[in-house]
Amino acid sequence: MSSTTKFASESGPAPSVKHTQSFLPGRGAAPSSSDYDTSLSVEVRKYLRTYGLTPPNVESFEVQAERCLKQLEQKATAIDKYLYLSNLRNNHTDLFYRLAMDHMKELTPLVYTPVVGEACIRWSEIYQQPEGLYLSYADKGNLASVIQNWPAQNVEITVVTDGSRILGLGDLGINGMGIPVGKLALYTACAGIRPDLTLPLTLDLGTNNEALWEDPLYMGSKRPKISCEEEREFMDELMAALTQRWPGIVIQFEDFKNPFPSLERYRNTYTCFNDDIQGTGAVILAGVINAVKNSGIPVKDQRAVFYGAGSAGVGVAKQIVEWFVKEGLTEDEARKCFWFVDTKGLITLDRGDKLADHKVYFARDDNNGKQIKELIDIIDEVKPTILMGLSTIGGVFDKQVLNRMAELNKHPIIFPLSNPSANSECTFADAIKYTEGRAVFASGSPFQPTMYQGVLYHAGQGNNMYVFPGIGMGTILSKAVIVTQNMIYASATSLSTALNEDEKKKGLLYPDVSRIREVSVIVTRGVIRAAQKDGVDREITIREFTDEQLDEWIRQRMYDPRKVHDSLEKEVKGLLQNAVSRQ
Ligand SMILES: NC(=O)c1ccc[n+]([C@@H]2O[C@H](COP(=O)([O-])OP(=O)(O)OC[C@H]3O[C@@H](n4cnc5c(N)ncnc54)[C@H](O)[C@@H]3O)[C@@H](O)[C@H]2O)c1
Ligand SMILES: O=C(O)C[C@H](O)C(=O)O
Ligand SMILES: [Mg+2]
Repeated sequence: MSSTTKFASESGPAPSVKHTQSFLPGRGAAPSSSDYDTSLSVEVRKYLRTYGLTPPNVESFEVQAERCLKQLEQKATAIDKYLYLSNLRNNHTDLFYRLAMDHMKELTPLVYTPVVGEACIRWSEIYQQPEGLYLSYADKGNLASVIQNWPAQNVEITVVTDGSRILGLGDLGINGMGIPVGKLALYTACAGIRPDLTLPLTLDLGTNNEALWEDPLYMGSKRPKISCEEEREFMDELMAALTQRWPGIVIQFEDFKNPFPSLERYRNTYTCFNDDIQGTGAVILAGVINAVKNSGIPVKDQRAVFYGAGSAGVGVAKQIVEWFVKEGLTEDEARKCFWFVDTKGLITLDRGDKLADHKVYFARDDNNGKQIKELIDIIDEVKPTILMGLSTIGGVFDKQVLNRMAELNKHPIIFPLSNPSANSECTFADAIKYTEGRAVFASGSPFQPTMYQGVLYHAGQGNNMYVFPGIGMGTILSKAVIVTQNMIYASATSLSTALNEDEKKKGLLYPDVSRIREVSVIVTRGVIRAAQKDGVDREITIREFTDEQLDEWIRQRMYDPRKVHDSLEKEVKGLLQNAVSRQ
């Protein structure tokens, strides 16, 4: 029997993935987590026939939140907290998102980086429930039929990983599922994409992490990673199968070890983008725009050393080049403002090794045959104004490096961007201490404020979570056929303008995380406008909107857990009233 027939004939009861549906006419037959909300009125419970299935009191959200926060506080470890929040999201979706929106700063580190890193390392050990779709290399040829098993009728966006480079933690195979799950939770919390319209997707294409082969609990294929050729064929089938089932789907690539080939292959034919190259490029550009403006040093005099020359490093630098060019530099002048470092040292054209394609653009040709290995020597040679870390190597920006940056600059721009926190190239406390409080700082994972000589300093967080929700939402709402480079660039410039007066006064580079929903509206608007300019939008009814009208239109389309409760109450009460008046 072929696997196609097997899947078709195995259609049994739907897996227990919850959806925001209810018993209401026309809204599907399965009860959803919203129907068991302990804040629903007795009338509504009786109508839904959930009366008696929840404790008797009708509670306010405040009481529900107090209980959740108390339960969360009682969890002993970060992973216990992570699991508690995962269960809350799966069983009481609206309550989870309401809580997440109200406590963004406290909960994001538990749902996303850094704790999601530990959750991924231990995914097969802590696994409790299905939260996404897994597609294996063994399913090749039948991907469309496996995709049919996803129980939701519609999907607007998917985050897909093969687990081969999860944060700075390396190849974790299918244990990487925590990343699509976490990113999509942020799509919902930050940009209001409906949770039931998101698809976390993990590809089980083998792993080169041999420790996973030895792990009896590992839940993926225990075989080496497939070849590039095999991966290309698999991805071709996947892209076609996803868009065949959901023609408007936005596909976001995440945490692939070598993501450049897929992005190049599909960016002009599918509605897709790569968050590590493009999202990271955009978010860091936004921070750099603000940092450079604050520094008073003109763009042409900026000199950036990038420690780490992978997808994120190159994505960020290319995005900054685009801005430098818009600021008046030629592309060549802009490119020459960057010095890249990888495991072998400064990247030069005459280093003697074969450079990976993506490194060639920034490779130096002005080194007069000199090759430099150590970061501190490279800093001495280049005298950078900006030091970026996208290397996965925690602590490499040590006292000596930070001291030297502070000697060279009044306000050195120091961005240790590797995730999770343990992989950050330096801590916030060290960056402040070793630059005498003068560092302009943003890290990939959050850091607590630090006290230095009686002054409290606050860390910026340069994480793509500031832009990917808006890129996704803008693409969905404009019904863009493809995600153009101008849409990505617009997400950066929009974010750079999203600081409020208070944040500007404090010299912050990024808005406060607690305002991220508001910020996502601004980013979404920028992305929609760019889609319109590029003519890739299909939602033509909004082309003539003013910015205010567009913002309002976006807000109305954002999933808001409060509205789910209110509209359920209103809808049921309306139906009951109609029934009474008909009698
Ligand atoms: N802040 C954010 O929003 C954000 C976004 C994307 C990626 N990242 C982080 O950036 C890091 C890199 O991601 P990536 O996709 O570019 O990974 P990658 O594997 O493609 O690149 C890593 C780069 O670091 C270099 N490197 C590794 N060890 C080194 C060493 N000892 N000395 C010098 N260079 C070294 C490698 O040569 C490679 O060029 C990860 O930790 C990831 O979490 C952060
Ligand atoms: O996942 C994150 O926190 C950011 C980024 O995409 C990464 O790969 O580190
Ligand atoms: Mg990533």
